[in-house]
Amino acid sequence: MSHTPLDAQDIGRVLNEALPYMQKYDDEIVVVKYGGHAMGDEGGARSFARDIVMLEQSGINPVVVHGGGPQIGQMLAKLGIKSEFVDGLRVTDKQTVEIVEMILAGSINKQIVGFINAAGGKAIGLCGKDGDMVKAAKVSRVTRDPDSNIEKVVDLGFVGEPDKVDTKVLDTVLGKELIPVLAPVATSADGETYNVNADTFAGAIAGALGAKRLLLLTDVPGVLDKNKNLIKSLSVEDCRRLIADGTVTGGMIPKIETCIYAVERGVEGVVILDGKTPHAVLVELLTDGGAGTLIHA
Ligand SMILES: Nc1ncnc2c1ncn2[C@@H]1O[C@H](COP(=O)(O)OP(=O)(O)O)[C@@H](O)[C@H]1O
Ligand SMILES: CC(=O)N[C@@H](CCC(=O)OP(=O)(O)O)C(=O)O
Repeated sequence: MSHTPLDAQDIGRVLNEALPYMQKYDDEIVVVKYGGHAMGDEGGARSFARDIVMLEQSGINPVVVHGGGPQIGQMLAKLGIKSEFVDGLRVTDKQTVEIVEMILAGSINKQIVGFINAAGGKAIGLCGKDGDMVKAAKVSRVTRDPDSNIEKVVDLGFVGEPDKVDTKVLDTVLGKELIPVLAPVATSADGETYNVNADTFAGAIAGALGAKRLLLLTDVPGVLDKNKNLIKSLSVEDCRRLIADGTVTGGMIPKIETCIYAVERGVEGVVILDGKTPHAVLVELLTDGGAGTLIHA
């Protein structure tokens, strides 16, 4: 990546600008959800990892929750397994959940751990199963046939949502210079493996840990209105309206539901932003130049 040289005074000003933010977030937990669409190429993922190490170095306790929807899709396509989504959730049969676990808790999780370690951090890769961190409850969805208007319950298979979060393993790790990297796979009460949407997982973790901030990194600038303009700030009531009137669809639905959940559980603010913008996390947390959509109480 080429950089335009910066004036020394500008560099000094930017570093100086970070001080009040470092003080604001000192010792606080910030959950960063790194979406599969935000991951992009290896350079982008390494740059993200370095930003996370920088947060840890500046006194913040970052917790990374990652997705990997597109990467799961690619592997399923390679294997000739069809996949469909209902309201942004992947219908997950037994065969699919095995691939989901392999890609999320296996390759993607370990890649992010490796990049954080290469940037000088100490990452610890876990999923919801470890330390019985997240217990999942099975999810089903009601859909309405547009022609007949008849409602039907759709069985999504092994799709879960966090029912209980036990933060014991995270409490052991946080504050000790270790950076947890979490894959959104969990077990149900009877020990089955469940696929959890990464936004929903991140919201549950942020709520249970009492995080100060939750950042959802995706591939769009934030929440867009019907004219595709960025909405800079949303209250919980605005969020409900955007889902009800159809402004928000597909993968943005679990994101917005997560924002509502997290804010109602005391997370001060959730930001949906474009994770492909270089250093999106640092700019959002440590400078005056916040980007994306802020969802607040
Ligand atoms: N109102 C909206 N504003 C922005 N994006 C929206 C909106 N409604 C639907 N979307 C879709 O949601 C997508 C983001 O969700 P998703 O693809 O699941 O991302 P990720 O992999 O980062 O979790 C966007 O790329 C866009 O296609
Ligand atoms: C139930 C469900 O839909 N699970 C998601 C989990 C990964 C995810 O959420 O990844 P992104 O953040 O990249 O979208 C899936 O199977 O794609």
